[in-house]
Amino acid sequence: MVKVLISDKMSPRAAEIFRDRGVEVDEKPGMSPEELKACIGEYDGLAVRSATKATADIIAAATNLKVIGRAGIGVDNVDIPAATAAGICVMNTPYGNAITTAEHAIAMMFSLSRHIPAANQSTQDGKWEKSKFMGVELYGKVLGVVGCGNIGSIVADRAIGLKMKVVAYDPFLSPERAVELGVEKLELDDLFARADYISLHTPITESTRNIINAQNIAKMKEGVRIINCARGGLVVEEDLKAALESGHVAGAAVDVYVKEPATENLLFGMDNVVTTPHLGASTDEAQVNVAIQVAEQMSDYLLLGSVTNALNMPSVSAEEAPKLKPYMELATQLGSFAGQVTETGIKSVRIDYEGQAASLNIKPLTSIILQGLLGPLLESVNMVNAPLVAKERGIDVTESINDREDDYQTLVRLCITTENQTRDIAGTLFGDDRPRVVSIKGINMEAELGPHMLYITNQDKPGFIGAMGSILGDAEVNIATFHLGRDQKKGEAIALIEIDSELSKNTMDMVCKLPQVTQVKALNF
Ligand SMILES: NC(=O)c1ccc[n+]([C@@H]2O[C@H](COP(=O)([O-])OP(=O)(O)OC[C@H]3O[C@@H](n4cnc5c(N)ncnc54)[C@H](O)[C@@H]3O)[C@@H](O)[C@H]2O)c1
Ligand SMILES: O=C(O)[C@H](O)COP(=O)(O)O
Repeated sequence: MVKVLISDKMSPRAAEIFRDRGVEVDEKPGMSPEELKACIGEYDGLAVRSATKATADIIAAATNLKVIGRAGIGVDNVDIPAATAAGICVMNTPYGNAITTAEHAIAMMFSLSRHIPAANQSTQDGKWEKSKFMGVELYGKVLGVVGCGNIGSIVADRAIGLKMKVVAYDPFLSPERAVELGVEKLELDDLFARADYISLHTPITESTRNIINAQNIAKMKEGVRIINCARGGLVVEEDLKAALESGHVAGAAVDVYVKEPATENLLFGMDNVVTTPHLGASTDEAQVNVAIQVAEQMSDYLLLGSVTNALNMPSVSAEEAPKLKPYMELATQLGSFAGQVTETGIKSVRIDYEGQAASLNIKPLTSIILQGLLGPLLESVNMVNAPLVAKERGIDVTESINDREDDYQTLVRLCITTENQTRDIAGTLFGDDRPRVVSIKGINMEAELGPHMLYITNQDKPGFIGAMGSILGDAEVNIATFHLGRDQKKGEAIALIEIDSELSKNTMDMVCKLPQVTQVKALNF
């Protein structure tokens, strides 16, 4: 039975869904990294929020793990390159908490403008400090949204509703989308120069890390207010503190920190700072959304092979998965065939999808072909890491699609170029959805591949079939199927023979010594 670990506090809906789908689930929030490392080897799936750090060290111990599901958006707590190299699919739930987080950013903007946390404390302390908490209006102010994706665009929408003027910096925001959202698209420095409020909504990347630093703060308006409900590392906390002290920044609202959990932080205790403990996604609604979504996505992946919201592999929808299934088998067989017969370094791979195959989601099929191809050389290769492994080995992979039906309604052709030669193999699906190999090295045949196959290249001369039959018969090896093809009369021929058991070394030597034979390979599928 497939087994999943939920290692962070998550809505009970996640565990319910796993169980309903027949997935065994353990819930162990709050484990230390050592405890996680000790038990992770038992699990096929790991469901996390932001507290669990799925580091390279943890991933190295996760010998059975197939998927890490993030019930939320940010995956900076997951070492994606390490997961990819280990063949583990990483998925998140990109929309489930977006409204909630946008609402938190708006709430923080109000709190900051009206000193609500401090005023609340003072009032409950019996001080009635009415004049101390003079605020500012949001009406008519300029909000600069940095990162106008799912959350940033909801923040912009809400702010427009509050009659703010919204400007946005996002290199990937198209002018059409900016118009649709009702925001003015600006360059970053222009946004800094014009915004009264700046709200951050980018992921943490090389280009966004430390984006709020002393140099950029100097470009901002005197009295600007900054809201960060995205990621701690976007802000250089020391520089923000200095600007808050000098008054250049009038206030900051901070939900996320460079170091979390932030039980202490240099911004704590400042009058003009409002803080929350990474609460952006913490509403009943958002937590139910992301819990349901992550459990469904992970179960679908583990049980059906469909892939949604993966960050390191192509998506396969639940609708596509059954359609792709027979092609997956064909792709595995073609890749594995080519991998087993290829003896020298592969330089390039070309995959042609023809006829009906051209209309499919080909990315996962290409990944499976590469997995089959590289599998005989590398034990740990799978559908997730196969494209990366190929790239790391300098193998040039190209795909082509052509929806014209030729001899077959649907065809997948794999062409491998090694240091010595170019070899191709093509396969199709017949009405029964069973894969057939229909051509090898341009020689036509029609063969179903079984668990034990002999692939023989020989000269098309009399006596070969009889001699083969005698050798296998004497060795008491039953022949299940025997397929032949040749390029021309007396030319190069190929035999694909399915046998019911493997050949001993001795029998193999006898086959190799047949005068017509140029090459023999025992293949396993
Ligand atoms: N505080 C919380 O609890 C909480 C909750 C949810 C999400 N988040 C964080 O919010 C952030 C945004 O989430 P989202 O769902 O909107 O993501 P998203 O991918 O939909 O949007 C991110 C946007 O940032 C833009 N971007 C990328 N690089 C940029 C750059 N250099 N400058 C400006 N823009 C850039 C992208 O083009 C994209 O439009 C993520 O970091 C996520 O982890 C925090
Ligand atoms: O990226 C996210 O989705 C948020 O940071 C939420 O994090 P959390 O699940 O730990 O609340």
